Amino acid sequence: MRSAFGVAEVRAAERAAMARGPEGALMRRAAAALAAECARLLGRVYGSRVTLLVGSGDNGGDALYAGARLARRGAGVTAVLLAPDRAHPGGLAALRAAGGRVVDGVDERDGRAEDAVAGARLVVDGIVGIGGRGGLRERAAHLVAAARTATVVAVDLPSGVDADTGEVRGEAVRADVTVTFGAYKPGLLVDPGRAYAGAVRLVDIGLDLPPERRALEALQYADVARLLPVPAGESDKYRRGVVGVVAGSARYPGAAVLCVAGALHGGAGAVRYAGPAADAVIARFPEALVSAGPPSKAGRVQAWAVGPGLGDDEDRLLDVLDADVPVLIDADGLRLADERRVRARRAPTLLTPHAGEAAALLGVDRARVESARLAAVRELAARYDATVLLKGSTTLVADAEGPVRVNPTGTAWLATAGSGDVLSGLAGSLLAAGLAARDAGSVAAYLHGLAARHAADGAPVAAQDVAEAVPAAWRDVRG
Ligand SMILES: NC(=O)C1=CN([C@@H]2O[C@H](COP(=O)(O)OP(=O)(O)OC[C@H]3O[C@@H](n4cnc5c(N)ncnc54)[C@H](OP(=O)(O)O)[C@@H]3O)[C@@H](O)[C@H]2O)[C@@H](O)CC1
Ligand SMILES: Nc1ncnc2c1ncn2[C@@H]1O[C@H](COP(=O)(O)OP(=O)(O)O)[C@@H](O)[C@H]1O
Ligand SMILES: [K+]
Repeated sequence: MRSAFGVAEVRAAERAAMARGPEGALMRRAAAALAAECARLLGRVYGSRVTLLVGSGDNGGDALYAGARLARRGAGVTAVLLAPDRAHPGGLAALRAAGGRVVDGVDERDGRAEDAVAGARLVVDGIVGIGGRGGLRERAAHLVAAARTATVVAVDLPSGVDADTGEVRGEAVRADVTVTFGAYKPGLLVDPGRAYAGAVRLVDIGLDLPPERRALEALQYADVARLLPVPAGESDKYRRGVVGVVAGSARYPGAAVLCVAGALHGGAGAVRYAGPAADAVIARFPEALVSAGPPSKAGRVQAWAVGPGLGDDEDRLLDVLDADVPVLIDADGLRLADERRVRARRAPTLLTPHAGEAAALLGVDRARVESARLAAVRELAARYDATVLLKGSTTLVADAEGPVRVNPTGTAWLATAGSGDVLSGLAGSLLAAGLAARDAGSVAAYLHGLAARHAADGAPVAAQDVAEAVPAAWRDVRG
């Protein structure tokens, strides 16, 4: 499991580590690792031009000490100070002693700061780290824009990205690589921040972060492998779980087919379909058990997936919500489901909105959800007292409390009509196989993302291709 920690936890761990170790040890370790990453990116350090953008805090201190190390190895290092009278004194002295040059970044008269950035092969963003508030200030944004061809390395996190949430209010640094210290910060794993961070390298600087204090977690292969429902010798189709699918309508039979396609690959032993697209489902999947009547008359299931392409069929939704088994609600089902009705359920409920649906449920606009995904998913989970999977560029899964899960496997190829229907079936199937709502949602998102990568392999995919590649994703994880 990969964990990310909020700023308050990192600060507390920093204080504890500082009390244990010698003065300045943490910054020395951070700067050494930063310099090593810069050297790796440069290839040849001697003679290369490196420019440091240096703010008023310790983030700038890291950049200055790393710059001193590179200068000692023969790089031409220039520090551009964005707060000249507040730059880290020790770091500044170290850089000067190593032969580095220092330029006033606030002085706009001679263009020296712009030239230093434009002429660099590597630009180090030490403007702000976890102490930053809001987007880049005007002068910093202007200088960052001057780095057109350089490789950009962010210190701890890209300046302008909110460390706790991944929100970007205004301008932010777009890094090729981020060297982060002690722990991942949520803002490095959640969009939009994640997209600004580039490749993230975590450096151990000796912070002790208790796992139970994590704000965010991402499943890795081994975690998913442990959660996958694999049949044992004594299994039969009923013991493996039966998933019921309530999706599609006369107008949207395809949603039913895609949802069943996902459900057939999620580990349940059988898939029941109940609704008006029964003919379309059986024509494509003879293994599905279909009926055209109400869900409650379709036979026993261990979990329901309801909503894709459902239209306005509120009766079928209510029928499913009455069942005392886990229920996944997606798409049209989300629009029709009453908040109090969901809160009153005793069995687990998993809601799977995309940003537009989440925005409608919260009564805000879509851009707001996309810019503050963590806040949105947490708020929905609390309001509905349910597990919520928020789809999109970084899919998040939240319970009413506890750390939020972020899916690491997503790919933009998934942005294709109907792929969400496949995800619903897949997650419903995992629910029926006995996974907790949080695990079912996050394992489904993980497999779905991997499946899309298999299916796409550099070319556009259709939702059906994603469903067909789910077995390859299972094999990846289990292998
Ligand atoms: N934690 C650890 O274990 C370790 C931490 N380490 C490092 O320390 C970093 C944290 O350092 P920090 O606390 O000094 O804060 P930091 O991010 O440098 O800047 C704060 C200053 O910036 C300013 N400012 C605010 N917003 C701004 C904006 N938008 N644009 C411009 N300026 C803005 C604000 O001053 P203001 O101008 O508002 O008065 C404030 O004083 C951390 O990220 C890591 O790199 C490592 O050395 C090793 C171990
Ligand atoms: N930019 C993106 N990056 C990664 N995954 C994405 C992106 N855009 C959409 N997705 C994924 O694609 C799927 C789309 O689902 P949804 O929006 O419900 O579409 P539909 O209703 O057409 O099936 C979700 O799993 C979502 O997480
Ligand atoms: K930074």
